[in-house]
Amino acid sequence: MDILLNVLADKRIEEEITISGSKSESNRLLILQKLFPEITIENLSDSDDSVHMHHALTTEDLLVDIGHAGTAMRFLTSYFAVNKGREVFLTGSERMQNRPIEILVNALKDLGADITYAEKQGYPPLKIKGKKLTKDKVQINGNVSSQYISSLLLIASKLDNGLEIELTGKITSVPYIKMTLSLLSQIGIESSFQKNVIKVFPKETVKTQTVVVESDWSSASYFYSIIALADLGSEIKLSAYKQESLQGDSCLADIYSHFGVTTTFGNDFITLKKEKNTNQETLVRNLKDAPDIAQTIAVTCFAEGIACHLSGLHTLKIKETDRLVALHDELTKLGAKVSITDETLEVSKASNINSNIAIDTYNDHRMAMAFAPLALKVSIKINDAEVVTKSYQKFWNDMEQIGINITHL
Ligand SMILES: O=C(O)C1=C[C@@H](OP(=O)(O)O)[C@@H](O)[C@H](O)C1
Ligand SMILES: C=C(OP(=O)(O)O)C(=O)O
Repeated sequence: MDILLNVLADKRIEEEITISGSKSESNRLLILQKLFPEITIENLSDSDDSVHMHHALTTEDLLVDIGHAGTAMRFLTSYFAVNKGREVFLTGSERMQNRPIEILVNALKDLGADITYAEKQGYPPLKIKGKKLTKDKVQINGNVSSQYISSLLLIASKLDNGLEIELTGKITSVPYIKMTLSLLSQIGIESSFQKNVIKVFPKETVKTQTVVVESDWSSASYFYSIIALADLGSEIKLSAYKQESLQGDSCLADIYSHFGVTTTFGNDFITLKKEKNTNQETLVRNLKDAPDIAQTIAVTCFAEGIACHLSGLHTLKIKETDRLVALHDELTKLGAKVSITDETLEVSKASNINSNIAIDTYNDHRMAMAFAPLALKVSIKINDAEVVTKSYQKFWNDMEQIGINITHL
């Protein structure tokens, strides 16, 4: 589905949008609920990734295909490794078969797991024979993906002695590790995280309880971008959010103050308002704690005619696509001057945006969503726009609701 986006009326926006639950929190809680059936989940994400996770946890088939869902692939690897007596063939999309998993598989094998590569060494698909793991200490590199660590943490309390994990290297995407530990704590599982050592204590059962998922902050980033590009006075109310978030992407509130966007916290919502013009200084930011909002921020800067220097982006190369290359290529088509390394992205100050450019999305939901706000400045085409459902089912409906006109090509 290729679409053309433009804004016909004025660019002053006043809307209310409800966003589905965080996919990161949801996919952790789905695993935890399987291990601890005492848990009930509210405001679960309706994303494709959470649907894949739910299906994988309920099917009895040998073949489990999780599509493009990184969290599902990584979290399920540990889950099935300890699911005694069960055998699975765990696979995903073509891209997933090129997203590395060896660091996690090696850690699980060190703990005694029975996992083999069905095709390419170090990558899915995996053949997993579930068994009881008896060791309780493991070392793992923390510099490639925090999902490997969260994966171990989620099953840790079900091992007889719990688990001690020693992290080596510089730890990346730390807020996601903290999110996992906070959710464990919330349901009653004890842990500690000191220097580079995480300990999770064993737990057989937890109290009967309901856990409410906060809405997805990464999804909120596209509205931050829209308000940054909209006329002064524009505002959007987004539900359901809270000030004390488990999601690292809530740093958006701080980052978007550079674009004159204020965030006001209500009872279970936030209001974003364009109160000032964008600060013309270069936006300089290390995003190692919030990699998923890099694309949104780069596009906002370009659209607002300011330069940006983003660093801490080494994990972007192994996400749904190589996001550094994808950003470089698509922003360049729009007239931007972009330079990338393996962990940085610089966009120069621009005075013109080419219109009617077709943005390629490379099976990456965030490519489609990050470029959509540009419609407030120029007509723009988005190729394969349906990719958004990986994390945000009703994204295009919500775009129409705030006044973006969509034509199917
Ligand atoms: O644990 C999680 O829910 C996630 C961790 C991050 O991945 P990395 O740790 O691989 O950077 C993030 O990019 C991904 O969208 C979700
Ligand atoms: C990187 C992402 O997801 P995952 O790694 O879980 O596929 C994302 O949602 O931006």
